[in-house]
Amino acid sequence: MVLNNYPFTMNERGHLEIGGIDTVELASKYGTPLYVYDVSLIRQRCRAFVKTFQNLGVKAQVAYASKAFSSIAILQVMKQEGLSVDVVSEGELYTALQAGVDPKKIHMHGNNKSRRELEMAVENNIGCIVVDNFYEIELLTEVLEQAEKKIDCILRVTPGIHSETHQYIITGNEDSKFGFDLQNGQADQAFQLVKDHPYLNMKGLHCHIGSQIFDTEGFVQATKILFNKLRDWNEGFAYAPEVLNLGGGFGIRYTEEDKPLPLENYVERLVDTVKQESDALQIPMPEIWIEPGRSIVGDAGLTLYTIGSKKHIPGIRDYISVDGGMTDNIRPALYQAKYHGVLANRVREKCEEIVSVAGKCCESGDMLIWDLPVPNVNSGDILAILSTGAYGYSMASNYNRIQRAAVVFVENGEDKLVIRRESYEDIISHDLSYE
Ligand SMILES: Cc1ncc(COP(=O)(O)O)c(C=O)c1O
Ligand SMILES: N[C@@H](CCCC[NH3+])C(=O)O
Repeated sequence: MVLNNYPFTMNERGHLEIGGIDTVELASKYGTPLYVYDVSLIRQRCRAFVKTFQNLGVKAQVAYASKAFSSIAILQVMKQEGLSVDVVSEGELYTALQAGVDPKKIHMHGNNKSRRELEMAVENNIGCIVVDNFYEIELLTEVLEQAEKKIDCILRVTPGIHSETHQYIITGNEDSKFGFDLQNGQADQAFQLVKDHPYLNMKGLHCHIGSQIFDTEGFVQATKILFNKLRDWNEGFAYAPEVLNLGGGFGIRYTEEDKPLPLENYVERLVDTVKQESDALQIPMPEIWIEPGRSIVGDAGLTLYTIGSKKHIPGIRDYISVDGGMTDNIRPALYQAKYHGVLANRVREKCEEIVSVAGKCCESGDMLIWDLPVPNVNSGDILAILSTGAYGYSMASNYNRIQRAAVVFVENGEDKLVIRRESYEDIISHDLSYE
């Protein structure tokens, strides 16, 4: 049986399955909390993007936004699928290089790249720097002059789009810490600096309007706004970009209320718009780059927890507590993000009560789900929270000195541990004595 609208199934024992593997068995084999990913679904998502560009005959790069979930194993999957990788820090760059990603297929982001980060990017000859601000241009040119190397740059600009999403995950509006403003002259100034510098190749423009976006209109608007600026630069300097990077942000289903579009739709609209706009400007169609993170790994992952204590407050609510929480999924506390959950060991049973799912941290805000319908829940039941594949592990913390959970991949009927659970030795491994 397929679980309504989610890419998971139920087996004859009434247990939740992911990629054909019984989640209750995974919980007992690896312990909980446990992140589990269906790798074949991740591959399908990668291919949906890549194939659509190919079918439309458009030159493109699909760069996985590794901030969504960075680890050696996942980046090896991206490499196998022919994706590029977007990194935003030395740590993400290091992980991508260690995973064997071709440096030419790495793009580096960041609103405060350090000299060391830029040096590492230049030393490793990565494919492209997404230039974010004037300070960075100064640092980068110093690093390049010293190394006597040239690098491809794309300028990150803010198109002034107000996307319909949580305030903390909007990134494309004017009042943003990211990128150069297109309206106030800063983007023009940055363009001149990059275009005129012998070690910088002004390869194109980048924008990212926000995250968890469910329609294509914002992307179309943003693209048109970029082309307005490109018109000025084309008329003034005969400039035509080699690349337009239109970011990520494609929405996924967390709860039944979310209505994600097929990924192909975003690509088709983007390609259409870029084609029309470049024809109108009479420039060759640039390559289109995109940077999906969540839409590649988000709904392919779930988290398994063991239910512990229960608290009934007459006339108010029932709480159940799990053995993880904001340490493995900060999104509900940070963005009031909503999730759906099911009892993995009792999927077939009718829901008879409404409970709120609390994490185990010493924090009232450590709640994972409010008002979740479940069967009569018992301590020891396994709760699966769905669509936790993006920004779960990558935003995990050791608050309350809780160990980071393990990560398991399933594919072709097999499960494999790809990140081991932290030990208490790991947790104190950086502590030094003061005796
Ligand atoms: C510049 C940039 N690119 C790509 C992404 C990936 O976004 P998402 O995971 O929503 O696809 C983000 C995060 O929002 C971002 O800031
Ligand atoms: N971490 C965010 C999205 C990333 C925003 C990056 N610009 C989330 O969980 O939704």
